[in-house]
Amino acid sequence: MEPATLCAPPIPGLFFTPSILVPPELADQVTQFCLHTYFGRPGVNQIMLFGEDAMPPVLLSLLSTVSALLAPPVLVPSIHALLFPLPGTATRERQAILNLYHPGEGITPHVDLLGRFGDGIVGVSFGSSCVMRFAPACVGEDTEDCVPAQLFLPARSIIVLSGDARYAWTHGIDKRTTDLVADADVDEPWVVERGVRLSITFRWLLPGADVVGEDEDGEDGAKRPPLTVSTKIAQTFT
Ligand SMILES: O=C(O)CCC(=O)C(=O)O
Ligand SMILES: [Fe+2]
Repeated sequence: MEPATLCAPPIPGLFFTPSILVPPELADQVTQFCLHTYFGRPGVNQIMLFGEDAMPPVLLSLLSTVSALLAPPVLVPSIHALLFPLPGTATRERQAILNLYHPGEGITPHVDLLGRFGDGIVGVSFGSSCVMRFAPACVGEDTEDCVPAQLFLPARSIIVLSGDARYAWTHGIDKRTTDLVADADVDEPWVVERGVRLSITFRWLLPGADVVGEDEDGEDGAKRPPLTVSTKIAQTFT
């Protein structure tokens, strides 16, 4: 197993600062609320919320906390504005996708659906770390500057995918119970056990994308086929 790095690989549009973490109290509130509210039934491992009106206060407060944590100069102003437009100026509806992983589970490498989601994706890890694997989306692009990479995402860390990182690279999580991590300052890589991880990813819905159709190609990690839904409500893939 190739060790993952603690710092972001040089993929244009990928922003990740390992020291920037959601405060522990808020992370606990988000995790407890989501586990109890959305993941109480056995077998449910993915939830989508369409529009900020469908998001509970704790997720809205997560959004504003993440916006503050990533405020320039952490993110360049244009990327921060893409993810967190001023109130009343958003041109698209936001979706939150919540994924629950037990140790040994992962998500198939994918590019988030091009026809469904816009540019600017922000994901937060809760409860456990994992390693996210990145690879060029098109074969043949695996050149010297374009090598697959593995990034260690600690619990409470925040990752942003935009531009190439969103469109030209796949991201996925290997199905493993442990991850191997390396630090340039430390000789030996070390093993990190995975626990139960909740991820919350915010994306922009393209027009018409709040309707999840039966033709869904299962891109969202191909975890479960979705139900057909037409309303902006919390949806479980059961
Ligand atoms: O769990 C994660 O951090 C990734 C989730 C993801 O890539 C997705 O739902 O499209
Ligand atoms: Fe994704």
